[in-house]
Amino acid sequence: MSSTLVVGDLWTGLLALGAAIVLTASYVLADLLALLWRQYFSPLQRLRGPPSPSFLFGNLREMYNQENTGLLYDWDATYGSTYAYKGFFGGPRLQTMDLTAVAHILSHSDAYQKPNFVRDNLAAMGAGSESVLTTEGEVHRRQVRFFFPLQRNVKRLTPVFRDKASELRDVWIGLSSKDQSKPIDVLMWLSRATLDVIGIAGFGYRFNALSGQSDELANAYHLIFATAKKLQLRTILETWIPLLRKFRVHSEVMDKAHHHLICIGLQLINERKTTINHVSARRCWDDERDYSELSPPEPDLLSVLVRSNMASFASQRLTTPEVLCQISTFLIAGYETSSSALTWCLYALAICGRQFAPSLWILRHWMKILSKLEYLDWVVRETLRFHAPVTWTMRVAMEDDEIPVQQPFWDKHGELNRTIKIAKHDIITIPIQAINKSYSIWGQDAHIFRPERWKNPPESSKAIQGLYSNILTFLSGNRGCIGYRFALAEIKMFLFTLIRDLEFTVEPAVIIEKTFNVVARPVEKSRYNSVNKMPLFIRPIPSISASSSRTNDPNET
Ligand code: HEM
Repeated sequence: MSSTLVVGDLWTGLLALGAAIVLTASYVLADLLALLWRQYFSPLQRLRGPPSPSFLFGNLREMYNQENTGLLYDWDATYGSTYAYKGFFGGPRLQTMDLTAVAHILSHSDAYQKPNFVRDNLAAMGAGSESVLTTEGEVHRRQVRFFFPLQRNVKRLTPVFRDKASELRDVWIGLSSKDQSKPIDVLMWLSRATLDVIGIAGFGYRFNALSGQSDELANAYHLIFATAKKLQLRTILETWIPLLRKFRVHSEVMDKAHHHLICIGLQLINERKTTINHVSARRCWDDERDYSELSPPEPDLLSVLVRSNMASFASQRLTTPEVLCQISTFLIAGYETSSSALTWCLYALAICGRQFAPSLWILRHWMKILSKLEYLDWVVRETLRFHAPVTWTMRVAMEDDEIPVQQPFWDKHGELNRTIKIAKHDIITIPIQAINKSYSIWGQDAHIFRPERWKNPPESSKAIQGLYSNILTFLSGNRGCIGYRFALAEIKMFLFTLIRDLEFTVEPAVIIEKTFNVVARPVEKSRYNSVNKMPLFIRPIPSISASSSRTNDPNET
């Protein structure tokens, strides 16, 4: 009797398991078939484009190495500014450097959103799924308001930028005086310094990463970004079958880093809530006293977020997970981008010194004689043009559309097109870096680092409707960079302090390439699988360091 029961149970179990497998397989298969169907009938199939070296990966492997090989400039020369390359399973993806098309896409942010796999990647890197970086539509519009005070209050952060820049300069002077024959990894030190800056500026929190007192979080972040994403079959399947993301195996390092983010975020929220409650309670008892010390007149980002978390109206309230996501987003978006820009700038100047242009000398010379520091401004613009930290971005069409173009283009069937026809679900790549270095916009010297070009930038560059300086580095439209004023002020102050007192050179034999994991980071070509780093030789400049106590503000330009 009992053995019949056991056999019966076994059969029921097997049947249930079989049904679950069949259901999951048909769910997965249905997703896959729908994808293949959409891709096959996409109007992008009509566009010209490069041959695909692999059915599974399409051109993606080449795309990940684009800046090291000059791939996009070759494609631009061969297929024009609008074409389709192949993504996963041979799906056509629109790539356009046409400035009218780019402006159309970026100015219709509800119709062109971040694709799910991009949002998922950003969320997994620590921004979280409820962050201003990863939400869309109404939710994004509600969240983005809380970042507005940050844009207005940059000027008051000057002392924070100046102190950290000086601290970093002193650390480098100390290291170089010990052993001048050993290069210093400027990327690591700049990451630490910009993490410290963002902690103090956004949250009044001291990470002390630069002084090495508590750099566990800095190391964790560094690891998240340094783990350059390799293109794997698993990544492809996760992209198109979201169910599989639930079974993603997390590395111990990533889990630890995310755990750290949550702990520090919660600690920050609770500390600030206590301060706000304390101030409100005392105000109730004593209206006469001045509590400006406890509650600054210009609230920092954390105060704005925490107050919104405590708001009584649901429409103004951010939930605690939402506040946590904004904190980690601010940290992630704010420090690796700036440190990447600064690293590439020092590298560009070191190369200039070694190779062809007297830029570094001119920069110092002008910094001494000009109160307006115009040349420094050109160097920053040129760095952000030449080394955009975010190399490309992606969007997905939420509806069928016809995108207007500046330059009509021929398709595979020999027809001249004046719009790009696009279907719902089609993927679009906006090649930020390639547009910044396009020959047709910047002329024949587009691939040369030449700050002097900003004295009289070409007329064609004015068609780039970027947030800053006719480059696309901070993007544009209402999904453009929220922190660009912050980044500019910080970068200028750091450069001003470092370039004035230190000389940077690079070992001639070392070839630096870029790896991409949202942000472009340097790696030594000869050691491709090693960690990201930028080894530069640093030497103090005695005659100028005597004047290092001057307190000029480069942001007065
Ligand atoms: C050189 C430094 C920086 C560069 C090149 C940069 C670039 C960008 C780009 C290209 C985007 C758009 C990403 C996309 O839609 O695919 C973006 C978004 C964003 N950036 Fe920056 N950024 C920099 C510094 C900062 C700083 C310092 C902060 C904060 C203090 C910041 C905060 C943000 C946020 C919150 C977003 C999301 C905006 C949204 O989706 O509405 N960024 N940034």
